[in-house]
Amino acid sequence: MSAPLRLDQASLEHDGVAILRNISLTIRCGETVALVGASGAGKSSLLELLRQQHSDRVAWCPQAPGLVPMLSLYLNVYMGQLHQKSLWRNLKNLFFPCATHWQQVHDLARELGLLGQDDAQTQRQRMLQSAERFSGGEQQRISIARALFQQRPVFLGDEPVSALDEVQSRRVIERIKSHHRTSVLALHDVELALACCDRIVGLSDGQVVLDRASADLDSATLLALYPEQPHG
Ligand SMILES: Nc1ncnc2c1ncn2[C@@H]1O[C@H](COP(=O)(O)OP(=O)(O)OP(=O)(O)O)[C@@H](O)[C@H]1O
Repeated sequence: MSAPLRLDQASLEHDGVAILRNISLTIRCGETVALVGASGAGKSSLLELLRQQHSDRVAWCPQAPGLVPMLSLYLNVYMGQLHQKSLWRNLKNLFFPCATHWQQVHDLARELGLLGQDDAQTQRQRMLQSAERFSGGEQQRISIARALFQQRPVFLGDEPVSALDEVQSRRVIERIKSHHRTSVLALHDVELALACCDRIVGLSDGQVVLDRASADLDSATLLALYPEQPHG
């Protein structure tokens, strides 16, 4: 991607209610940007705006994996390119996987730790295993593989590693960065955001209230975006 992703005084509303107001934001090529802020602050909505305005340039990884439970790992990842292929190619691929796509999906699945260190036959079985038989964290990684398989310039992830432990989260974000020079990731873990992203955009009540390089921030500053909730 050479052109930046830009939002210029953009707003979003649902059912007549303003969710985001007058957002101006530029995502430059080569940046990994974290969106942080309390639940309901508007992180998913900001990603939605970026998707709406730049739909042909973004690979999308939603908050809920959205897999088809009875379909295999392979087919769930292949779906990332469904819209780029003819109906005939897609139908054929259901029963006779294309060797090139199979290898591409296999490589992504291996990179994301979905195939383990097993022999080729066991790895093949994992590729053909239905999505519902994978753990929650594995299903989230299948969803990431599907977004990577879209092969679009910018990766947009809505809490893409929320079901993973800290070590795995860092590894997976590094894998995302190795495929995409430019990413925007909604993250609820501020330490992870500081460690893995160059720039942090903080949201509160549908507005951008912070936009700085990670190197100039600390976790205490970011945690101030998360007001204490009253108990009971
Ligand atoms: N489809 C919708 N219809 C009505 N209101 C919505 C819709 N989607 C989001 N909202 C509202 O917009 C606000 C921002 O929601 P959003 O999902 O963007 O927040 P978020 O920061 O991503 O939260 P979380 O961390 O919990 O995912 C919330 O008040 C939410 O209730």
